[in-house]
Amino acid sequence: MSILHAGYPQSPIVHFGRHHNVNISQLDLNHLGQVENVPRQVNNSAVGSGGAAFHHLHTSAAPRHVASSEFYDDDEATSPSGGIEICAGGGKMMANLRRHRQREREAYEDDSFSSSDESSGRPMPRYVGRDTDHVFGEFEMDDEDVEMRSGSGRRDEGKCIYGEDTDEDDYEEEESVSELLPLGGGTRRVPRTPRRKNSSKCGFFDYYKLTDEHLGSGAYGSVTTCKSIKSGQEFAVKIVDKQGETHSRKRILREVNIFKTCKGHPNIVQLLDWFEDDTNFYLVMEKMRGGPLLQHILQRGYFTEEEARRVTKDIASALKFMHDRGIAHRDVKPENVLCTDPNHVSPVKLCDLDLASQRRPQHERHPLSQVASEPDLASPVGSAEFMAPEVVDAYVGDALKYDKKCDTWSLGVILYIMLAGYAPFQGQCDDSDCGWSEGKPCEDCQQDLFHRIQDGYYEFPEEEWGMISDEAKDLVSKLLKRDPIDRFNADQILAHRWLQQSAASTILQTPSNLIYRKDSARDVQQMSEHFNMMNRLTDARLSARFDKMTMSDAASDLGTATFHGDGSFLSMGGELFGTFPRKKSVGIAIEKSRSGEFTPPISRASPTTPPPSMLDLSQDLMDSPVKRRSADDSGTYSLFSPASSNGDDDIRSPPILFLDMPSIQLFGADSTVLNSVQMTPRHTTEDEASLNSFEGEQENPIHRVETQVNV
Ligand SMILES: Nc1ncnc2c1ncn2[C@@H]1O[C@H](COP(=O)(O)OP(=O)(O)OP(=O)(O)O)[C@@H](O)[C@H]1O
Repeated sequence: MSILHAGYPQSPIVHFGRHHNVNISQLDLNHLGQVENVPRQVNNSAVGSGGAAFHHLHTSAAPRHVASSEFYDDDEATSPSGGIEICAGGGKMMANLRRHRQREREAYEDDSFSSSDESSGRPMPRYVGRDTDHVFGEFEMDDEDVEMRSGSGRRDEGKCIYGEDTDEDDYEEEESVSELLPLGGGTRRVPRTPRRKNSSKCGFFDYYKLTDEHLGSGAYGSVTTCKSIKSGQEFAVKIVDKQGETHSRKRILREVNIFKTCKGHPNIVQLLDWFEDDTNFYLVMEKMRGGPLLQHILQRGYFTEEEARRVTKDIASALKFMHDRGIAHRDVKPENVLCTDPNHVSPVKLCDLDLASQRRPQHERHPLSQVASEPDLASPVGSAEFMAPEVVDAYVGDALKYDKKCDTWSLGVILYIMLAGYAPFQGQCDDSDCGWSEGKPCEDCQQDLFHRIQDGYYEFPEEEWGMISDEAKDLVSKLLKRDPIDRFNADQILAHRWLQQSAASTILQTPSNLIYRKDSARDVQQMSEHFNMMNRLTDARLSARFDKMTMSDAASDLGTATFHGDGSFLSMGGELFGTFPRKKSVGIAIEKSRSGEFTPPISRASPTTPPPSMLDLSQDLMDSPVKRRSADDSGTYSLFSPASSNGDDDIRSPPILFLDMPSIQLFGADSTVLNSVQMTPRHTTEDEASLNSFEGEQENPIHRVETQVNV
């Protein structure tokens, strides 16, 4: 047996607790997650005496705004574990938040999660609720960044009146939150019961107006110029449509969090503000007026080795900064390198931190973190052309984790392209009309590309490289090392002799090659964009289904999820999601996973890779009681489900998926069904003990399903 097939339909739904939505009309970046770290003495009094749930603050860097969070949920209930009780006025909600975060920290620190209740052998999930608080919890507050707007409940522009519809009866005096929020001492009045209301009244449009200058778009949203209403200053705003399939609060929060960590670095685009309303997220950033790197080079039509050196130094400096903080960017590519000035290629800054991953120290890592909360560096993400060999390895099931050096590989690819005008590794199939170079998907080209990356073979053709200094070529070769151990890290790059002093002012052929070569990096750029887009859409669509579906939905919508034994394709609900780049890859991944050698990656890089849900699924199967059972191990097993992860499409709790599978089919290498495991959920109960262990939190009950497994 080499592969698993999981079927979803025709089982009763297991209710995973109430879902919680948090509506944050505005969140100040410095405000996020600072709630536990802010000193009492910060002088502020922005909240009106009426007890409004809004606060003002700003920093010297940019307009800062009120952060308000108003809870509502579909079931008229709110849950501290379900959301972000950051700025809603304090008191009870903040206390809930603290309790929740404390629980969450404990859950992360407690290794017992997956190891289970020893007496029963049952998995005992300790992580419940959403990951957003955890994300917020990463923030640190700089006191000097916090400056109060004055006024009693009114925004200084006078447009937004905080607490205008507050009702005294709805509030109660609570503990001081001055220790929690940088918003003034004294007692806050907080909503006794969070109410549904439109929280967009102090939204993005109260502070900015959009212009019609479109700056770019990605898989998640479009980036447009906006202007501060107050100062007229221009910024870039990434608008992510919440209605779209790509919406994920968790991802946005993670990106915001990484931005925050990278605050102040001159070569990383700075996030200045962010908002959420009923329809969109708004990430307000400094505007990079010089545009994406290759576009800039193309438009100028002129590029020198010295300029390439400066750009390289800027990127390396950004990477060093991130890597030193345990963050890998994971999507370093020319479109994510933006030029500050329209007239000069450097300085450049890295943008698009939404794939960045911050690795926790080992002792803080939770066993489920890879599947349930934050992505790990073992999750291959990024654009195909810029993937390091070890990423490709992980992608096709051949290798273990990769680390931050995937970024320095990508920098090597960018450097190569900057110097030559084409990419070092290119995929090519026999069909010249396959459309790959125009950005269309081509399985064979992609396979070829992956093979080339894995082989690590590239050349310095004399025509373009003859004029380039040996030092520059040497740095390229130090970066395009197949083995990450041999590859330069950011420190080594910065210390390399090519970066230590001015390079030659040799005029490079890069602009003309970018324009004229059929397989140019320009095409590569389009192609990688396409793949990224496709894959993220696929991810989001799948994940959204998992998040929102009921079992009856699953029966009608999901149909069958299929892993074919030869790794040739998988599908859900009759939709083809792509082919694996290599035969047997999934089978290999699962086999290695069984033996503990390999964790199936969460893959987001290409439509030709299993969507993460599916790979998580395989992980789930590996972790499930069933996998540890041999064919004659029919019996009843108890599975526990943590609460649903409504809205956060990166959270996938194995038992949920597992419970949703009434049958598992085991495939042979030729895709024939070897065996079929029937799983029949017998009944669902709330597990009181588990509930109690979560301090009586009622909104996210743990469910237990006793499942009959017949093999
Ligand atoms: N601060 C900025 N200033 C100017 N242009 C920007 C800025 N941020 C992003 N852009 C432009 O918008 C494009 C898309 O932005 P970004 O990569 O952040 O979006 P995304 O949806 O996360 O994209 P991806 O699909 O690559 O993840 C960028 O490639 C760039 O051209």
